[in-house]
Amino acid sequence: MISVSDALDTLLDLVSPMAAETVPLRAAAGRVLAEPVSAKRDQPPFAASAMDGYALKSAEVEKDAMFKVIGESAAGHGFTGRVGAGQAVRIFTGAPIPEGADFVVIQEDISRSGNLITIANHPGTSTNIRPKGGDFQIGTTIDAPRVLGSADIALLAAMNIAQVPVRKQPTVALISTGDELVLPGDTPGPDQIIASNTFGLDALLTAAGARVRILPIARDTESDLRTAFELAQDADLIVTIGGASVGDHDLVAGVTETLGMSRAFYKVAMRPGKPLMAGTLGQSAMVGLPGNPVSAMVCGHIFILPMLRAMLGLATDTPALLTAPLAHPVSENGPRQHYMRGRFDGQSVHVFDDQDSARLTLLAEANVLVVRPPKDGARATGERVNYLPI
Ligand SMILES: Nc1nc2c(c(=O)[nH]1)N[C@H]1C(S)=C(S)[C@@H](COP(=O)(O)OP(=O)(O)OC[C@H]3O[C@@H](n4cnc5c(N)ncnc54)[C@H](O)[C@@H]3O)O[C@H]1N2
Ligand code: MOO
Repeated sequence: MISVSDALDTLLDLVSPMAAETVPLRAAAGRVLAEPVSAKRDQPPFAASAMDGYALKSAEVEKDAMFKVIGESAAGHGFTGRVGAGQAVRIFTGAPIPEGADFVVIQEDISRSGNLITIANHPGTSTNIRPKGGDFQIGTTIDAPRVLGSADIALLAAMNIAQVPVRKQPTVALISTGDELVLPGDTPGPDQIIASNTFGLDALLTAAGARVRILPIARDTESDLRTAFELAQDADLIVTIGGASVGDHDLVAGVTETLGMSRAFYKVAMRPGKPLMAGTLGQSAMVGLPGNPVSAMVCGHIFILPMLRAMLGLATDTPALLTAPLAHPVSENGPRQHYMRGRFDGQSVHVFDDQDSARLTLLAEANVLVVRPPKDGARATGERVNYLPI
């Protein structure tokens, strides 16, 4: 059995960053920017009014001063003339500041009669002008890699970048194995259960940027499993679920061997997740997850998500674990690194009594995995433990 950190290093070596592709702006949301992009224009492209009011000369601003309104500057339609002494231009938010003006008095501070305005209240010191290029300028760069969120998409749009270079999405083929499994919505026989891991992993990996293909459930025969692997062969990453252990119907190791998999490791000193296997099969990286639902999901968090990050060209440094005091004592840990479901309530962390790796209800209730190193001693209430938010 290898350690979790050795397993992770090995898994990261099995994958490499995907090539870049160019996609239309709207399709770039949630994708990873593959190379830095630079603004093609200044924003705003001209000094612009931040308020609705009157543009005039700051030197003339004082209470009771009067001005003649000589024109209008609206967003999209600037005033082409020049503001002289004693003159003002009616202006609206987003409109270009006319030449000669360097101050906008908001309309609430003005009284108007025909073409004459008077500053009725002291307008304060803010000019109410956004300078040209005040948000960004030609050449302002968005650095890569970066997962593009909604604010980034708005910024790219403002920069007039309509085509965005992003990493291709890794394709992940999910193969569930087992005679006992049927799909959600189907009618299970008396000895059957619903395939759940497949859908949990699909949600986890899709949210992390993968393009997931769920293959038909492979029954517990070598030929069925072989067919599933054939269907999966063009995937960047093949993930099997179940059939990884030592039972008579656990066929993944045997079948992948006959298909020529170069195996990187089998079994990791962790709990849950011990019977994890990995290697390369043809052009694809392959990970065989244990079938127990919690084991499969925990391995998804600990191993598959970092692999996806590597494929997307994102940093793969192990995120620093958070720490919190225990709400109650916990007993000594065994020889495997234990990922224990628990709940952090903002003050302390409660580790659930029952850590059965078949219990999805407890995974859904958990918001943390408390990480206990191998042979970690018994811990008292208030002692700080490491945890990973999930
Ligand atoms: N004698 C031993 N028995 C077991 C060992 C061991 O070391 N010696 N390891 C145990 C551990 S730890 C795990 S984890 C499981 C892993 O077993 P497999 O990967 O072979 O998984 P299966 O036997 O196929 O299934 C286990 C369990 O999970 C259910 N399952 C499988 N796939 C799905 C799915 N897609 N959705 C929902 N549930 C699924 C399956 O019905 C079984 O109940 O082995 C232990 N045994
Ligand atoms: O280690 Mo297995 O993955 O608990 O249930």
